[in-house]
Amino acid sequence: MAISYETELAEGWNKALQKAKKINKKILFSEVLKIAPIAPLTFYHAGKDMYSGERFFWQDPNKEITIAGAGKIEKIQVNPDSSRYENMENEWKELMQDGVKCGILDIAATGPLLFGGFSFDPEKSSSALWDQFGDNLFYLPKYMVSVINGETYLTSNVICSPEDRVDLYIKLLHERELLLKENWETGFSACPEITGAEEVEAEQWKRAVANSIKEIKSTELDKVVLAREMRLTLSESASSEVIIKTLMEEQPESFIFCLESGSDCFLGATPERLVKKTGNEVFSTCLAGSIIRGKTNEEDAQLGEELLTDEKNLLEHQYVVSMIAGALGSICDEISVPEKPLLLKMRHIQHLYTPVSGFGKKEATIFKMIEKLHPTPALGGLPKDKAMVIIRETELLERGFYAAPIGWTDGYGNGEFAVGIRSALIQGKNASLFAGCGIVEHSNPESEYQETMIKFKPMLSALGGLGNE
Ligand SMILES: C=C(O[C@@H]1C=C(C(=O)O)C=C[C@H]1O)C(=O)O
Ligand SMILES: [Mg+2]
Repeated sequence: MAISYETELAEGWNKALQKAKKINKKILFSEVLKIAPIAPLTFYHAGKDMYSGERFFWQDPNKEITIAGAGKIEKIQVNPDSSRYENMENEWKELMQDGVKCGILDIAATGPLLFGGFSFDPEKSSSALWDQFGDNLFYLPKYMVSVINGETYLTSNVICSPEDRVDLYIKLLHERELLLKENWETGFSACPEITGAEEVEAEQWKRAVANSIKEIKSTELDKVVLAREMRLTLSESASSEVIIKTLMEEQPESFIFCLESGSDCFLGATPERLVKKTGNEVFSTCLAGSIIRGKTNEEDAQLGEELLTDEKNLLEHQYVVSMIAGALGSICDEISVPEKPLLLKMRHIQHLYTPVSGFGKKEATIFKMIEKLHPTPALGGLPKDKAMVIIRETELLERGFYAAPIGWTDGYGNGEFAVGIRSALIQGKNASLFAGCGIVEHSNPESEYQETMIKFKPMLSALGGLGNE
């Protein structure tokens, strides 16, 4: 595809170079174009040769925003401590300071954008499993395709140095033309086979659940979410684009996310929004309480009805609603919380679901909201600090980015973060799948174990491990 608007780009680029020279400092130059439709996944795939290890992908369940990034011009990682959200926000502001933009402005999820995530718990010492990700990791992409309400945009970002020359601009034009030329259908390959599956210490996990139930009965602990890992071996290295494609087909009600880092890739299909900010409108999702899908419509409706009236699941859910309502209430002027949960149904599972919305106060940035919300009792527990200690001490896995905020924020202050559940860390021929459950007073270790089995299914299926289930 030929790129038009070259004159505008050249003018914008010149303006940025002049500014960089004038203030004698590197600055960010960003251009946004409206382009002919290209599927973001095709674009993601096109970046494989040049930008493997530094790509990302995102799609929300309403398909309002799909983004794919290829190449990074900046990678931001801050210290793993309780100030990590604030520090990340400050780094982001600094990066955008004095920046020059050209082309189309004011469209959410276009222009300079940060994509990435935080680990579940900055206090958990990190093992080798997550060493490519660290405690937090965000990219400012070099090239990004965003499909926003059906319109396709291409963002190109460059850091301009006072000493740069115009040849760089020619290189940029050439590179992005290559990325947009891609026709992926021809290069489609199937998923490798699963040759081994190991449930890491399943019996010990059940014992930990039993211990937590006792603790809930005898102390002020109300809820704790305990997770476990399934380790798969694959016949060949899995390619993230094929997994993403399958997740998009099989899990259309979920957020599809993928973040590459070096040779590793964290991806999944999560139904759980942590927070979305559009202007000053704020949305969050309370999701907790689970049951399987029925084989017939009738059985499915019956199971849904059972979930909506089951006291154990309603309590598990209510803890999340109270906490999220409180946290958002402290940073929003008005919030609206439905009285009763609804059902959210995915291919393998149905959940209790309460959407919460509000209007953020002026100072409530998306990073502040993440800080207030994470971890909700859907992934941590209640009271939060006590649950975190139990998770840290008893879980046999390192959660890393699992169950933690993953998403994007743009230069206009919009953004959306989901929690990275129904997810896997892919490392060449190895994949670690994660699943957890909210443990409350009336939990039963065996049924919670079965619940984690269902929660492994979206990723197992995307990796070809479930047949047609
Ligand atoms: C922790 C997970 O899911 C969470 C736990 C749920 C539950 O216990 O009912 C439901 C939705 C999620 O908030 C997971 O999928 O790994
Ligand atoms: Mg549950």
